[in-house]
Amino acid sequence: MVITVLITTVSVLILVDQFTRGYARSESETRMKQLAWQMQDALERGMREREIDLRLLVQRPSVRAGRDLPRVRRVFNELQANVPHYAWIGLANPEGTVMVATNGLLEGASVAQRPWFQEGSKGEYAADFHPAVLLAQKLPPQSNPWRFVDLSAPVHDLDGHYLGVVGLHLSWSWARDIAAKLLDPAGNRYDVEVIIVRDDGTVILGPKGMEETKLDTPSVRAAQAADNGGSVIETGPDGRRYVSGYARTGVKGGMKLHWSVIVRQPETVALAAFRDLEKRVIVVGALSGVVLVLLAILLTRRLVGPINALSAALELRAAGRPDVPIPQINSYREIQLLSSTLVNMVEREETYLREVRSLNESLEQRVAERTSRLHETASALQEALDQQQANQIQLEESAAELRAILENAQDAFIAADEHGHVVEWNRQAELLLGWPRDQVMGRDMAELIIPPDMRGAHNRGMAQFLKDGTSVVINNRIELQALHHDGHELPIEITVGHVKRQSGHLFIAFLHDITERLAFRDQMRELALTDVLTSLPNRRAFSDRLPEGMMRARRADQLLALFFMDIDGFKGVNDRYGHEAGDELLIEFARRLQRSVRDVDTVARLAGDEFVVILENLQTQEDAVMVAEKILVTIREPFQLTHSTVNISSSIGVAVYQPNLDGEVGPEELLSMADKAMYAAKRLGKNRVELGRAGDA
Ligand SMILES: Nc1nc2c(ncn2[C@@H]2O[C@H](COP(=O)(O)OP(=O)(O)OP(=O)(O)O)[C@@H](O)[C@H]2O)c(=O)[nH]1
Repeated sequence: MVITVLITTVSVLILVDQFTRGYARSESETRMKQLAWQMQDALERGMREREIDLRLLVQRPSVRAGRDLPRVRRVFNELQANVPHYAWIGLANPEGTVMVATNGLLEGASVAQRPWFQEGSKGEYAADFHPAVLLAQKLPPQSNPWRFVDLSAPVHDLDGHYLGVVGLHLSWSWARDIAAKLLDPAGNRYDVEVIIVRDDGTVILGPKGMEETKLDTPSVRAAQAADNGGSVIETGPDGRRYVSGYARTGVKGGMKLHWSVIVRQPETVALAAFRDLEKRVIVVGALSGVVLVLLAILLTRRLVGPINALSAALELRAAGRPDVPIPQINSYREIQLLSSTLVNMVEREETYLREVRSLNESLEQRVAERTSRLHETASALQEALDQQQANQIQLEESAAELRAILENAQDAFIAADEHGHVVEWNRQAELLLGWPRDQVMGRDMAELIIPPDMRGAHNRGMAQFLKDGTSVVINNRIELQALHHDGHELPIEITVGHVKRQSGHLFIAFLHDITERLAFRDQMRELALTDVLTSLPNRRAFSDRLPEGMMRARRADQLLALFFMDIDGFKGVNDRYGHEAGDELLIEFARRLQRSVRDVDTVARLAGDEFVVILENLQTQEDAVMVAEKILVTIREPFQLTHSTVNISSSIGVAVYQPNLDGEVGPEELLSMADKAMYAAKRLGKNRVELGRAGDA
């Protein structure tokens, strides 16, 4: 509390000091600024009066008449008597010779080279502060050296002829008087100085020693630059700090000479009054501080004493002395309230502690019971957890084994959930279908591997199964076309299984490529229908093709002819040239037959030397007979075999199927008809064609 009082007192003192110092400074600046303005105003007013004097002078008829020089001199002397600051008034003729002047001074002398004369001949002119050696010698000596400001103007006689120049030499004591009057009211007790500076920086009025030296201070620069006056705090060339007010003459017109007017006061003097006040404030502040600190100490003792007694009692109790009573203090209301509250609190706490202690005892017993029960439950739980962990490990191992088996299975393995999304895809599936596992997981299986034209059927089948559990695919081995990653289709055999899980249906499929198997099957089928010796279709193939051809003939309403042929005397070839030559002949015979008919026609070997030919798209029976005759001619050509040349002939029985006439005739009947016709040909001498008739069948 004491420190707070001290800090507050010092802070207030600093604040008051700062405020007072600022106030004193700004007061002083205002004062200097006003004095500078007053000085500037007085100078401008004085100069204006001198200009009026000059104007009146050059208008005076006595001056303009010019002839009565003593009279003119009297006029000049009168003016000088009225304004003693005029050191000299004179009139120079156009050649620059002084014709008349106050007290006859310089009369007859030449002023032709003087600026006041040269400039004054052209119009009103003011020459700035300057010494005048010639005139100074003629004037009585004075404490300050003679310095002047000149005013001049041309004079014209009453007829308007140029008469010469009137010059006024104003002594600088004029400005000194103005400055002295300005500072006079205070008797200049405050070290205030007036400085006038010409535009070239020369001090033309100022303290002793400064005049006619150059001065370049912030206030001079500010006065030269500013239209209005102002004030600054600056360091003078003598190193002292000054409060300076400044103003400038001739800014608003009227006065021709521009001077910077500086009025300054040492800062120490300006702030002297403030220093006194500051001292007083510090003394009063310090005394108040001491009083306040004493008061604070007293108050603190009174406030803190009872609190200390209370806290000592509390500390003893906290250190294990519950017998120490809380004192009841009645010194002031707040502490009385605090101590009685503490007494109540301590009593309540003791009661509470007693209750807690007894509760604790019963609780401890219950906790012991519960703990032992908890131990039992925990060990049972631990056992169950161990068991579950063992099961889990077993399950994970089984899953890993299963995954390894599936991964290394010969077949591709794919599993999908009930939404058809892929959930398993083994290595073989990658190889078979070209999709890497990580690109298919979670994707629609149907889109990946089922060709677009079969997807509809697949989706319908799935929906059906999920609805009523029926399916033609599940648990059956079926052959399908599957879609490869690169877009081509491949035949596969697939076995689809289904597992009903808690998390939904799971469809599993094993599939493998059956391209080779199908090729083999086609080859077998082809072999079963082909005659091994001649590579012609065999009897089985023929028995398929004849009904097909008859059906086409019916549809197109065209004729079909069936030739039944047998090589005449084939047995003799075998006997004479050997079985191999017989085989060779059969092969060549077959080739000639094939070459004799069109591609759409069928040549087949039924057995031994028996061949059949099916001719389709015929117009007339005669066409058929013509083809048969042509074949006979071809056959009669000698056969060049490896070791011999053989000449043979053939007998052909022709049966023609005319759909519109023989609608009821079947393949067997047609064959039988041709067979019979062939035997007829044999009977009739072989090497000929015989046309069968419907009735012969
Ligand atoms: N080389 C050979 N001979 C066969 C083959 N199949 C049957 N033969 C023989 O062909 C002969 C058929 O004789 P046939 O048609 O009965 O007698 P053929 O001498 O032709 O008398 P015609 O038919 O009345 O002129 C038999 O001797 C069969 O053993 C065969 O694949 N190769």
